[in-house]
Amino acid sequence: KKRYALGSRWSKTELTYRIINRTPDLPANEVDRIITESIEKWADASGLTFTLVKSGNADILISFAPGSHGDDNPFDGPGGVLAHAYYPSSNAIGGDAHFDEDERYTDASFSGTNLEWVAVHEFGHSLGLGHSQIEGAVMYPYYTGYVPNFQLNSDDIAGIQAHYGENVGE
Ligand SMILES: CC(C)C[C@H](CC(=O)NO)C(=O)N[C@H]1Cc2cn(c3ccccc23)CCCCCCNC1=O
Ligand SMILES: [Ca+2]
Ligand SMILES: [Zn+2]
Repeated sequence: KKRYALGSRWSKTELTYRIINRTPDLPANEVDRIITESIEKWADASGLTFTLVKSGNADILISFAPGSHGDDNPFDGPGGVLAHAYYPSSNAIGGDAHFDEDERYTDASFSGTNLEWVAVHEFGHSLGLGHSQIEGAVMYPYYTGYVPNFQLNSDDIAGIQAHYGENVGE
């Protein structure tokens, strides 16, 4: 099956992200922890570093909204499309991740929509990864449900390293 796909890439390895608003489905500190842990999964597999910023501009702007939400891709209500994100680019929306607020986001639960899985998938796009046809890959285009202690698939890791190299550590 076709492995990872590549879109555009950032021309820098130090990226910033900002949480614009949070789903009310989970406590705010949980949302923040999940988002940070999700983005750090990509950092662990590559040489990328991420800094959370509380205000102003950032490379990756993260927001939750239902239906029409200011871009050309309105969400579709509960179910269906869960979220989308934009490949790196110099324009404002590049790298941004939008989550459909009509989903019921959960953590460590087999019910609802696992926020961590969706977030890791969307941040893959924010970093320039397309979809993979490998079922176990987080970049697979279909949400297959909560996976306890899930880790990036080797295909996801190969994809991010094709763009940014390995995590050479300190
Ligand atoms: C991978 C995920 C985190 C992000 C992707 C979108 C995406 O690639 N964002 O970057 C997603 O939402 N995929 C849909 C694809 C999809 C499945 N169905 C659909 C019915 C209508 C519209 C889309 C779908 C059948 C019914 C199940 C609906 C609930 C689950 N939805 C999905 O799996
Ligand atoms: Ca939806
Ligand atoms: Zn996707």
